[in-house]
Amino acid sequence: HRIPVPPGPYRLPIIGNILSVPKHAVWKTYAEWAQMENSTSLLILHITHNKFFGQLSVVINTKKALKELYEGRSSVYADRPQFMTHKLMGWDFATPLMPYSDEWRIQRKIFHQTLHSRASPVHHPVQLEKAGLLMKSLYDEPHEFARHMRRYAASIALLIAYGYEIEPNDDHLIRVSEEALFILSHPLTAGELPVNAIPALRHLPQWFPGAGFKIRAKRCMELVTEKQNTPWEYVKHNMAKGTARHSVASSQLELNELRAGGMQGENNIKHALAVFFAGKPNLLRAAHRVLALVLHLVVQQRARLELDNVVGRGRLPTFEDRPLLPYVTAVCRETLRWQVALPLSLAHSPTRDGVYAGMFIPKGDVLVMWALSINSVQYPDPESFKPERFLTAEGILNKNEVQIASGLGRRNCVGMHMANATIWIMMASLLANFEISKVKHEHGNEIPVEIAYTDSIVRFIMYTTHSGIHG
Ligand code: HEM
Repeated sequence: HRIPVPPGPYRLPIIGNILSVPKHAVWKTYAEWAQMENSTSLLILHITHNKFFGQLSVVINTKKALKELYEGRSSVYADRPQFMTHKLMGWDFATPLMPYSDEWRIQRKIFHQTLHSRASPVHHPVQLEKAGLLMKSLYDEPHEFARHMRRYAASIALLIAYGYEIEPNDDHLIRVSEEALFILSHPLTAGELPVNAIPALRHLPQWFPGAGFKIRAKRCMELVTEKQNTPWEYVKHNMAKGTARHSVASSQLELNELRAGGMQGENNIKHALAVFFAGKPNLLRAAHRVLALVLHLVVQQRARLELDNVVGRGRLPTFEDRPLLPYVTAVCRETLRWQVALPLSLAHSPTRDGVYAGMFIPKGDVLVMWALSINSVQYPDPESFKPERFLTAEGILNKNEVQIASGLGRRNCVGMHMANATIWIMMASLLANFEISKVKHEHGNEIPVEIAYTDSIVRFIMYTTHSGIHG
């Protein structure tokens, strides 16, 4: 009782300080609060404290604190808070949302075996091939850039995970997967919060006032099941026929047979792969990167100059060029930071009471997150798009690898090497081939690009219909 909890806005009885938490771009407000309270010494904010109206949330606001808690005390901070809504939506199998458990360890190992830093270059040929196809599609249909970008990321994930080639036009699986992630990452409504506090409320009929979330949850469950089963059955069917392409699924299934892992082993592979494909294409969604480019012509020019010097005009960039293209890599890092896909990352939950910097952090359903990508101490003038942040004065890449975008400690992102390579080759190819500019009216005036983001945990870009980008 004598140790203070982290400071935060004034808390009312019962509802805590939920009224101070804005409906939109909540991470921006967290970052502002931290600055008001002097973020260099103050590290954590206590946001709400009532399970009914939102959990107790602690926001880590410096990289030092993040490292000390997530890496230094990694065994305490490796758990995730559990929500009944995830279960009802069918997402509770997913590695990123699982409790810190034996099942999580098995799934994490499956990811690690195929995606760790030395294993990840095995996938470069697929990434290179798909980047080449993307360039061709953009050349043929530049106005369809958003669709082509989305297909690019999904085609890589599906080919690597299942040896599955997506349909030439609109692939049903991509739509299923995107909708399932959209529902999951949408903010909880007032009706949904109580079911996390009192799980028995899940038995209420869906017509009951406040129980409407059950309709959304049921729809999500159907999508998640389809997303898991369809590509899985495709691999199993092709393996039985002896026509399966080499993929993570086929090699893991072979390993499972050798180890006599049985159905349980198969289920673990199936679940891990569903995450591989599920959310990740969305995180990779390249529309963020195009947005950055269209709004920053000077960045495009500088990158093109570097590419012209290193790659020339006669071929497409390859991964061998990567060490010689630091500015292009800096552009990729800045796109990860500037419009971060998971601004508050995924929540962690401490398994033990603890004290940090003289402040008490209780164990249990506490959400520990961070809002660091727009922290002005770490990234001065955070709203500006400046790839130079990641370069030394000599133009060499500095050591800041935007770890904040992928997390630290035992629950950090296992797909980051693959994600970085997918983004890098797309960005280098795009910059080498295209000048990306705004579409013009018939009278020659540029049409402004109006873009909004959803306020979900994973941010989705929404384009207005009259916007356009011309390649
Ligand atoms: C730009 C792309 C990506 C970003 C920004 C990103 C970001 C993140 C973040 C912030 C976390 C949570 C870290 C934490 O809790 O400390 C995470 C976890 C995870 N990511 Fe990624 N990710 C990306 C791509 C991928 C890809 C391509 C894959 C797989 C193919 C992947 C697989 C995972 C998994 C399995 C976890 C859960 C780890 C765990 O809970 O043990 N990610 N990612």
